[in-house]
Order: sequence, then C-alpha cells, then structure tokens
Amino acid sequence: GFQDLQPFGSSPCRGELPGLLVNEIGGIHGILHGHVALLKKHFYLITMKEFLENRKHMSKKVQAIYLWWHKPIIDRELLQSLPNLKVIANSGVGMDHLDLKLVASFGVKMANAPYAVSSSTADTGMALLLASARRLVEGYHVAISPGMEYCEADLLGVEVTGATLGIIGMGSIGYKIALRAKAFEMNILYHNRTRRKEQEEQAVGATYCEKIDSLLQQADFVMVVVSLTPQTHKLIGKREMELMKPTATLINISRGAVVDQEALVTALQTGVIRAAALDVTYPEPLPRDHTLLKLKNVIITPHLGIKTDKTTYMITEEAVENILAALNGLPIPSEVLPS
Ligand SMILES: O=C(O)C(=O)CO
Repeated sequence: GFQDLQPFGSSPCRGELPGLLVNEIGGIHGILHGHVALLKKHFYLITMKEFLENRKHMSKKVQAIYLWWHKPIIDRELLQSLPNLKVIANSGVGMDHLDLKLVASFGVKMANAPYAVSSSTADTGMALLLASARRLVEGYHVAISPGMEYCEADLLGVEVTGATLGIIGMGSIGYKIALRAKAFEMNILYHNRTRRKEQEEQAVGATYCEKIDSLLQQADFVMVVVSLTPQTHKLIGKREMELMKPTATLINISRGAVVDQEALVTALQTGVIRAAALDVTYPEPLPRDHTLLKLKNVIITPHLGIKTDKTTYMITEEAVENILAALNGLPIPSEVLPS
C-alpha cells in the first residue's frame, strides 16, 4: 500500500496511523527493537512513558494495545482512560494475566497468538522431556566438576523410545508435541476437553483418554499443555501425582499454577514420581531458597518456551494481523472471548 512506498520508515502521515500503545521498546518488558519497523509500518507507536507524560493528548490516539510479557498492566483505570481503544493483542497464547470480562465490558476485543507460539513451545516441551529423561543438567554439572571420573557419575536415565507420553491439553501446542513424540517412537495418549478428529489422531498416532486418571496411570511422561483457567487451577495435585507411576516424569510448559507446587515438592522428595521438568512455576522466578531449586530430580527453565528469534517475530506478525482485522471491523483470526 501507500505506506510501503515511503522511504525509511517514518512516513509523513505517521500521525494518521492508528495509535498502538506498548509498554516500552527494548528493556525487560519492552517489545524487541527488531519488531519496531514492522509495527511502525502499520501503527503510530506510543510507549507507556509517552502516554503517561502526555495523557490528555495521547489517550484519544490509542486504538490498540500490544501486550509484551504481560505489560502494560490492563486495569479498569487504564481502560477508562482510553475512549478509542478497540483491541488488545497479546504476545503469546496464555491470557490468564488478563481480566477478560473486564476488558470485554469496555467493548474492547482481545486476541492471542496461538499459531506463532506452537512450534517453539512444543520444542521446549520436548527439550525438557529429553533433558529430564537423560539427566542432561546433572550431567553438565559432572562434566564441569574438575577431576570427576565419568564412570563414577551415576547418571542412568530412562528410555524415551517406546515410552508412553500423556499429553494433557491437545491444542495447537499439544498437537505439535505429539508430532515430535511420534518421531521418537513414543506411545501417545492425550486428554482434551474436546476429542480431536479421527484423522488428526491417526496422523500422530495419539489415543484419546476421556479421563485424565487413566492417562496419568499409564504415562511414563506427563506433559501439561493446558491454559490456566479456574477449571485447570491445580489440575495436577497430590491425588493426580499419586496416580502416576513412580518412574514417571512430569513436564509443565503451560502455567505454574496448573500444578500444585507444594504437592509436587512432596512427590519429588518421597519418590511418588521420578522427576519434573518445569518451564513455568509460581511465582516466577521462584525465591532463591525454594525447595524446587534444590532437588536434583528437577529441571527448571525461566519461562523460555517461546523464546526464539523467529517465534517472537511471528508473534508480532500475528498481533499485527489481529489488530488490523479488529480495527477494520473484520473477523479477528485469533480472537479470545471471555468464557
Ligand atoms: O504464549 C504464552 O502463553 C507464553 O507463555 C509465552 O509468553
């Protein structure tokens, strides 16, 4: 379009582009510099700092918000101060940090980014599964300990090939995990609110378990991939861990609060389950003295599920697509409705 013909990004009619509020550019909670050109092509970017410095002028300009790592925080006060806000796009799939009903009550649409995140998050799930099965982190510590004889290191792991994987939550990420697990010759069970089509099940060789309990009893690896909602809060608690095999490993790449963390600590300390690999905890980060950080049979990563250069860029592309659809009154490809 017309914007593409403008040399060097900042076009003369920049002010006429719809205003997009972002927390900041760069920094811990800021959108990445590499994404700015794409955003500026379609929007007039307003950072929270600029907004707060010139609230009266800026508040009318904002038509959309792009949330990056849950920032800016969306509360009633912010929503009330943005009369022209139409849509909030989230830089990820999980929407548990947003009060969906509150946002919807302002007539503001919401979107997430399920397509962009699915491959890299599935990769993270498999990476944690493999690392835990084969004790890679413990092995790394042996390798960097001076003078440690390799044969003295007791690093017998568990076999992945032929093992049973239970996937809880068969959305776009869960399905990509199944695809990957198939290549590792795993037996795949899954539980989901709605059963997948038969062809989809067959394509990855996955068997549906209507009851989570039967999945838990059979699986050697349990991978948690559901979104956090009131229904999934502490879905995996003491009872569920006790149903699991003592040789089983729990992998969580969804949200920390889907697993009862106190129960998990006990289960890991008392051999109720073999090990856990967690990309998510509560809180994040865990306090330095948290027991989970001291157990040998736990791997923890700092919520890096989506963190690749390609995926983060695709997230911004998906957000742009969703926002433009909303501003043009078209169906929003990844609209999220309050339940
Ligand atoms: O996509 C998500 O929900 C993530 O956790 C990444 O931020």
